[in-house]
Amino acid sequence: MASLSFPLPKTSHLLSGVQPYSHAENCSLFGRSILRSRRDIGDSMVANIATKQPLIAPAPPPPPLEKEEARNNGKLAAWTSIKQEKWEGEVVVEGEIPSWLRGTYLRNGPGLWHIGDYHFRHLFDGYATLVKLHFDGGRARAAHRQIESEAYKAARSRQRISYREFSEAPRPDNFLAYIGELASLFSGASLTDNANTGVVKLGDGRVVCLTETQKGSIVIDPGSLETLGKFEYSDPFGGLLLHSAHPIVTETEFLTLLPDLVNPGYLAVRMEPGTNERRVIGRVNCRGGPTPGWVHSFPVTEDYIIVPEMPLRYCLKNLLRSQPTPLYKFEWHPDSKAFMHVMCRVSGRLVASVEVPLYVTFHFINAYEQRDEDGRVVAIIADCCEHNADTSILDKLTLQNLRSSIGQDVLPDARVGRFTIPMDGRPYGKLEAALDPAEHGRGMDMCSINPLYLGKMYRFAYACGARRPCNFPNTITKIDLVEKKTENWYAEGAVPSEPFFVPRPGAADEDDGVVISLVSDRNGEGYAVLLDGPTFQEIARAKFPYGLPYGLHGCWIPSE
Ligand SMILES: CC(=O)/C=C/C=C(C)/C=C/C1=C(C)CCCC1(C)C
Ligand SMILES: CC(/C=C/C=O)=C\C=C\C=O
Ligand SMILES: [Fe+2]
Repeated sequence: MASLSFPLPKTSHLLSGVQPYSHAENCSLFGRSILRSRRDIGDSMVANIATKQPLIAPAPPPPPLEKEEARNNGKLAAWTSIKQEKWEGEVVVEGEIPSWLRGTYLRNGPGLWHIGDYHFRHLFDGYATLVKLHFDGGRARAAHRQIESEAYKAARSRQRISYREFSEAPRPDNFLAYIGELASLFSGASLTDNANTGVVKLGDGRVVCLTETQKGSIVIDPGSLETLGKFEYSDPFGGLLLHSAHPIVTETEFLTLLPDLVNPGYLAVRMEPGTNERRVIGRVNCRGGPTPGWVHSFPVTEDYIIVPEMPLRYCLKNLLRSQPTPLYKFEWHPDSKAFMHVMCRVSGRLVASVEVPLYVTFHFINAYEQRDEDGRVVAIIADCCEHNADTSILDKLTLQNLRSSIGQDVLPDARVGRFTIPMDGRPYGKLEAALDPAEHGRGMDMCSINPLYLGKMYRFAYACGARRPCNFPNTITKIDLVEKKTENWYAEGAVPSEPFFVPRPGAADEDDGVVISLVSDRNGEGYAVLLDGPTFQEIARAKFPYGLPYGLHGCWIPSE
């Protein structure tokens, strides 16, 4: 893989002033020409001298990217690691960026999937790469930078993984080390802080990158993208180790769910701007299963927090394994059933808890209250990207699959799953497709809405849909949940990331704004695409001078 050369020098005419960064210490991760080979490093770095056992799990069979390079002329940027620690420069804009769009779009994601010659297996394992686009006066400046988590720094200096990532774990050398690993797992010491999933701006202006481990909450400078340090929670809930990767963040609060793996349940907590202390709103005990369901995200309405209890549950046994299992750190428990709980945001009281059909989701889209003519709440509507209760999507996100099945129609079906949760004490809720899934090519995920409609009745969602055949969502799709229709942006072979909606200041209509998505192109290139909210036509493209690896979630920081 490292034989790919970094494209910057060829396109240096695109750069204004700021030159590509390279750093002797960091170079070891990026590029074989300057990479110390295993032989150079010496056996002591890669093997236990006494046992001659490798300290890291053996690399997966054959280096997948090299195979893929041959098939794809080495060009698709999406599943190819970023090649430099950081870069910053002006990007060439085609089309017109609206003059009202003033601010910074940040996107986080797992952009580096190898350490030396060791290749990660799963998309979610990669070390975090932050990408930034700053818009002002119709121009755009871009940057990217690796987040300096402890996990990444240790991997960089030791040339092997040292913390438990999503699917990978350092392999203990011997039985004693294994016992130590167990202890450090329970204390959280061995869990990763690789904050590769999302990035949020708190009400007090601090910008925090997140993953599902609480220790992986890292404060960054949105200007320089520099890692400022760990976000230290000053409350006692760190012992629960995990949290939702997607807190609900507004100008006035930060809400999240903490799964309790020991006494199966969830704590709903709230943190105010300017503090690091989360306070308990309430607790929900699980109704099924040995452990809580995976809670990657959750929705809220104006008055309620919706706590999902998915039958895809954390698995303590799998947490201890160093080799990936079919469902990684999770287990599918259809017999444990699926539930949706509704908690009052103010009192923390559980006001509804219903059994629902089995489901699998990473991402809730939005939720709102349905009222009768007297204003009483009769039901909660909660929408999500639902994978037809099929867990196979997790394994479809291995890098080997993503790299080797390009063009094949192997993306499992998904839909906009709409829960209806009755609020009158009835025990069952409904789950149905909110629109015909054929409208979005029977695949969809990575959603956003107009943030001003958070928790309120809404009409439009933006997501990546599917134009088949495909192995990964490949369209940017505007979903009209009232007309039950979609509009799509598509570029052959390109992989767009989460479409992020920025409302136009002062707008009256829900879709009045722009949608930003960073695209990893089949020609090895990367660009940001801007779509006009109402017409969904492309209005501008800002081209990076290098390919962008796929990324996950973003946020918007308006200019003062
Ligand atoms: C990127 C994404 O969508 C999900 C990332 C999830 C991660 C990194 C989860 C990590 C975990 C551990 C490091 C150990 C504990 C379990 C689990 C939450 C899966
Ligand atoms: C990339 C992804 C989930 C990311 C989590 O943050 C899901 C993709 C699903 C494909 O349909
Ligand atoms: Fe996510």
